[in-house]
Amino acid sequence: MEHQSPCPPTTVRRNPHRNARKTPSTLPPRDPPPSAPSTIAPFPIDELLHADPPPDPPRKPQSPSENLNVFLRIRPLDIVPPPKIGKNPSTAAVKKKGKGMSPNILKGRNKNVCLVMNDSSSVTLSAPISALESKRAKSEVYDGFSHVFPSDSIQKEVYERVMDPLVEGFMEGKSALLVALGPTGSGKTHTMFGCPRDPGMVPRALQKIFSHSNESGDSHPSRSYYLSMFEIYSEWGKGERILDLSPNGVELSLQQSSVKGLQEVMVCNLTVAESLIAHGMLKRATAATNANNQSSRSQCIINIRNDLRNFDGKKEFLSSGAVLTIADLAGAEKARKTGNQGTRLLESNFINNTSMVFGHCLRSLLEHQKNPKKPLQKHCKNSLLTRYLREYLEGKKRMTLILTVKPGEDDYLDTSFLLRQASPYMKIKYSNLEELPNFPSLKRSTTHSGSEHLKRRKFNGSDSSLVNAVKNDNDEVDGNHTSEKEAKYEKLQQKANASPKSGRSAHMSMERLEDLHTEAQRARNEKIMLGFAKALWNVLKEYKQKLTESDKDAEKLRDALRKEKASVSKLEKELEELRSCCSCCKHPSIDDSPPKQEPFSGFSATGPLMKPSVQESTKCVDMVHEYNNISMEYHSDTLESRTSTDVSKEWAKHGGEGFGANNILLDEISSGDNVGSFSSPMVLGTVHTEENEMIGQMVDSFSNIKVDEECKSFPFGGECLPRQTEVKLADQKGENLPVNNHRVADLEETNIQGQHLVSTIAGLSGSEHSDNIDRSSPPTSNSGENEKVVTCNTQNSSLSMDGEIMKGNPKVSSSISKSHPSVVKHDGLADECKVREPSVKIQSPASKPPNCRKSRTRKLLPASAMLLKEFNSLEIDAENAKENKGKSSTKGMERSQGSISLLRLLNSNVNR
Ligand SMILES: Nc1ncnc2c1ncn2[C@@H]1O[C@H](COP(=O)(O)OP(=O)(O)OP(=O)(O)O)[C@@H](O)[C@H]1O
Repeated sequence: MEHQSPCPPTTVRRNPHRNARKTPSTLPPRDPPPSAPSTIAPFPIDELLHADPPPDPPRKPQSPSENLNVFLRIRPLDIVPPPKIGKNPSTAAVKKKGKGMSPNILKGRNKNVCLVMNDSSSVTLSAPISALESKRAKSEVYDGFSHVFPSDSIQKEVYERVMDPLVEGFMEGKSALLVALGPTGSGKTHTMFGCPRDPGMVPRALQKIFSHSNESGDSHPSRSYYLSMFEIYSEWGKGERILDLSPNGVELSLQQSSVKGLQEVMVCNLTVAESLIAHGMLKRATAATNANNQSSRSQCIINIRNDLRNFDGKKEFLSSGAVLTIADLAGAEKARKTGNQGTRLLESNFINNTSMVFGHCLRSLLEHQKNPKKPLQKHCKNSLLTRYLREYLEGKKRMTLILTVKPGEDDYLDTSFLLRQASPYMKIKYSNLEELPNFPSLKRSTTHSGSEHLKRRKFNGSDSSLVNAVKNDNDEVDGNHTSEKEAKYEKLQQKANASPKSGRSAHMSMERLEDLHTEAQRARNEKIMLGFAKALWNVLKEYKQKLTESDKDAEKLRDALRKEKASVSKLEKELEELRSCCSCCKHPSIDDSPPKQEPFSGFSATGPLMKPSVQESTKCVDMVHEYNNISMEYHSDTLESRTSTDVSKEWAKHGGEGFGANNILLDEISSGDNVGSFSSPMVLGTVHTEENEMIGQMVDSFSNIKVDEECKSFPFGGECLPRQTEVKLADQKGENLPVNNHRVADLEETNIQGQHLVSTIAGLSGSEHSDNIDRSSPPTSNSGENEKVVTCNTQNSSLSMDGEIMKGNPKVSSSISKSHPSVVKHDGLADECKVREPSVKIQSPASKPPNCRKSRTRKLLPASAMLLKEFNSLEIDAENAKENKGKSSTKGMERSQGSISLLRLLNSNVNR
């Protein structure tokens, strides 16, 4: 026997150390009785090492409300240490010590263990001397494990105690989770997967599952299993990642508590399942460290899902949708011990962090169960592993822990840390989970849609998990009612726990819980809908405001439109009034509408005669000119001094039969050559019927005159077309001159002068433009060319018609061409003459006949007025004149009287 150094005084550390616990007074029968805590005695290492393992205690039935199962497995010490990776002194020392030593020697060297199994549920951890700060011995007893597997335990034993119950439950439809937890190199992977010669939990579970299927024969032909496998790792410390370890697996992401896109491979037999597991293990990230030559660098999770595809409708298969999850976590490690650097060190940080978060979740659950008023901390969100295992870590589903430790002195700190951390977990309780096989949600369906599956898993827990679920919902809904509902749930839970575990009472309790859960869901939905309604209300308010603004704008536009309409109507009314006024007055400058073509009814017809168009009048004048074919030539100097009698005589001398005042009147109109030159309605409109008859007689006399020049239209009716006047500018030699606006204006002036000249010819005096007018050329007809040229020489006061040109004087030629013949019917005339459509042509591109006509209209208007004045001023009939002075109050009457006087004068001349 090797020499043993004297052990320091031993202090039994109670487990858990916070709560004083009675030191185990008795050890298993085969174990040597522990020494008293206060006694100083040599540590029975040899006895412990060589002692037979304690007999298995009677297998306790899985109580529905039992605590979390925490198993402890002690790894054998006689393991060849891994090769040296770094220059870690401890590793080098191990290598040095172990070099060339046989396993026995190693075993003997590792007699200095720190962990001794007291019984099947407790161990004693003794601090080695090197780890003691003082020379006082320090021992801690950890009790309460579901089972402690000694170092020489075999896989089968572990499986039967740990895994087999879970598999059976899984086959019955209960989901389960087994998590291996422990420091690096403690045997987690060995326990879970084992080796071909000594398979671990996973292979054995698969064997059990498929052997069960084979044994059951055709009883469950529709049962099928799906296997999925993935790992959570961290590469270069850049966060956590998920990799699908199934063939063709890719990187995945975690959504809520499910891995999105995780491949589930349906396994039909054990061989396929084992090959998948082997493939996944090869794919899993491992690396050699000083602590483990094949250290796992990721958290590996295996899911075996039991799916029942067919349902016969008679028998309920509670195993439907159950998932058996096996998690092999990477062991916490210390850099000092592993010698990790770089990537390995980053991996160590990730591994240690995940282990820490995992422990925090379980601790929070424990504290929450101890004090329900203490909220459940949401540590699960701090790592992918805990997020994925959230339901388990929140106590909603049963889980099982298997702790693996190394008993050597060198592993004291790791072992101590794990036991300190995990031993309290044994107090986590799962209440009444197993009493809910008839839970309605589990019975309802055997298909596995995602939501139903989650729902089923949610209710497939204990009362506490349900209560927690409802509490969480309530916390999210309304914090004010949380405490109240929590109290309800607590009461209900206490009642359920206190009540006999009969199926009926449990069922009733669950119904009440479900009602409460439904109520909470309803409240949550109401809150969501309330928020949605508020948002919708705000949006509608905004729309309403915009709509109101739009209505206001529209109203403004309507008002503006109304105003515009009113103004338009007002303007129209004014325009109508003006039109009516114009129609009453028949002012030629306003009424430019084309003349109504009324059948000629003779001068006796009052209607057409009363309202002839000025154009018609003008044309009529031209036509009368042509009828008479009169060519006149007068000198202005002689015209001034002539009286009416002289004019008559002169007119008679020229043989102007039928040429009288009427002709002068018409000539006045024609000289204007347009509408504005003579206000015929004003003059003729007031002519008495007798006068019209007289005029008719005059025209009858005119009808005897041979028409040698085409007329344009008859002034008082008949068919006529707009006359076109062709204006030619010619020099004294008769050559055409360029015409511009100024020339045209001159022409207009010339026309005015010609107008007055003609008026003077008729024996009227007072023409302001008659001065210096030389009518040297007698009027001649030019019927052959259908053109009448009126030549006016303003400079020498000479005017000639029909192309007579005074030498040395510039002249203006106005030619009226009738290019479109038309037939004019004269009711009062015997002749029927062919006329061409009058056309006005300015023989210059710069000339603009329409504008010229308009301007001429305005310029000729004073001439006509003057002519009327002259008419009225004639004292042909003294009596009439006296009467006019006394009676006439209107210009129309004066004009009428003047016209009568003129006509009488003309008539008298004719009679002569
Ligand atoms: N009970 C055991 N019996 C025999 N060998 C064991 C036992 N437990 C562990 N080993 C051996 O110890 C070594 C390390 O074990 P394992 O790889 O399982 O440790 P681990 O806890 O998984 O380490 P890590 O956390 O680094 O992955 C392996 O070679 C394994 O074969």
